[in-house]
Amino acid sequence: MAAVSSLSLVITLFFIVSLLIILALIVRPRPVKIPIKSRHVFITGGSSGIGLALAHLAASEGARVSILARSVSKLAEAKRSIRLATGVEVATFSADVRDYEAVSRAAEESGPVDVLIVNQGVFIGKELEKQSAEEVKFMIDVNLVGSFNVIKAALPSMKGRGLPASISLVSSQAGQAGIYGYTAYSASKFGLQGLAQALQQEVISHDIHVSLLFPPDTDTPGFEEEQKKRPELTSIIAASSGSMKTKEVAKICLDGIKAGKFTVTCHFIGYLLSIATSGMSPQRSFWLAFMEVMFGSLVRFVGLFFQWGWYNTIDKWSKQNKTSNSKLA
Ligand SMILES: NC(=O)C1=CN([C@@H]2O[C@H](COP(=O)(O)OP(=O)(O)OC[C@H]3O[C@@H](n4cnc5c(N)ncnc54)[C@H](OP(=O)(O)O)[C@@H]3O)[C@@H](O)[C@H]2O)C=CC1
Ligand SMILES: CCCCCCCCCCCCCCCC(=O)[C@@H](N)CO
Repeated sequence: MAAVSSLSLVITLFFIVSLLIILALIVRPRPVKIPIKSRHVFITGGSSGIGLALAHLAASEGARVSILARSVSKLAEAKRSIRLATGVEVATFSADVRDYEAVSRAAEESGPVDVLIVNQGVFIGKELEKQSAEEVKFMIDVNLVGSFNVIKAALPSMKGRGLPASISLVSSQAGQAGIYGYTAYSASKFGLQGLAQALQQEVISHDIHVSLLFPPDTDTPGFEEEQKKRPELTSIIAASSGSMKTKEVAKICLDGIKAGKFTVTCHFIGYLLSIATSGMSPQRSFWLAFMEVMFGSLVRFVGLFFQWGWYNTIDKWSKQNKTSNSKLA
């Protein structure tokens, strides 16, 4: 009996070690580190929220920082706050990411970019039926098409920088799972996944490394505005992964970028969600690849429980609303 169980232990260990070795040999692209100090970090949407916190951090770590957004006054205020906190003068560029010419001019003026953080984003949570066609187009244009514009404008300057360069995109957990009230927002963020996966293959030979960042609800000025208006069901479902502080999210994002991770998650639920949605995304870490291979189906099982909870809530809500509507009638 003892011989059988020690044999099965040896076989299991052999299996695990072989799998780890195979994964360490095959994971691509290979692991990379992205240095930040003394390099040019260009952040879109750098005048508020997560982008502003990223700009503060990058400046305090000795990077040359440029930020781009539309409002000149918010840019000036951001510049002032970063100067006060770190002593660093950041360069500011006022442009709308929907305007390719304007973004190109800004990229050219700012000089060659080492770390591009595409972070601008707009979000108006609403059921599609209540959402105007303009609002849908607005979110797709700023979040998705705008990201193309920014990347196309900066990319030529990012090649041959001597050290590894990075293109990082701030998505959202709503870019990994479709969430009630976020048809257009989720679509714009899911689009970034395709953009990032394809782009990584195109730029790897130029030593440029793509990161996709997936924050949960984060207490930014943009989020405060959003929260006043978004459907209650959106808030309830989003609460499945809690909310985080802007500084905390920015720190995790910058660390993920420096570590050259393709997928950057912010906490444990986010980590589970990344396993559940790993699909065909590149994976540089043999250890994370191991977790995906070993626990993929178990995490899918857990994900189905989340869906069960969400649909139960939606069901309850629609029943409640039907009764209150019929009372009104
Ligand atoms: N806060 C949250 O809960 C979460 C946010 N995210 C994502 O993180 C990113 C940052 O969000 P957050 O910090 O909350 O947002 P904020 O609303 O606080 O800041 C948004 C920034 O983007 C800029 N911006 C907006 N539209 C444009 C545009 N058309 N052209 C150029 N710049 C623009 C804004 O400046 P200006 O208006 O002056 O142009 C501002 O600097 C977004 O991509 C968002 O989708 C992801 C998950 C959760
Ligand atoms: C095993 C699987 C675990 C699954 C858990 C899934 C939890 C998903 C919650 C999604 C939250 C969406 C937050 C959107 C934040 C955002 O982008 C807006 N605030 C706009 O700024």
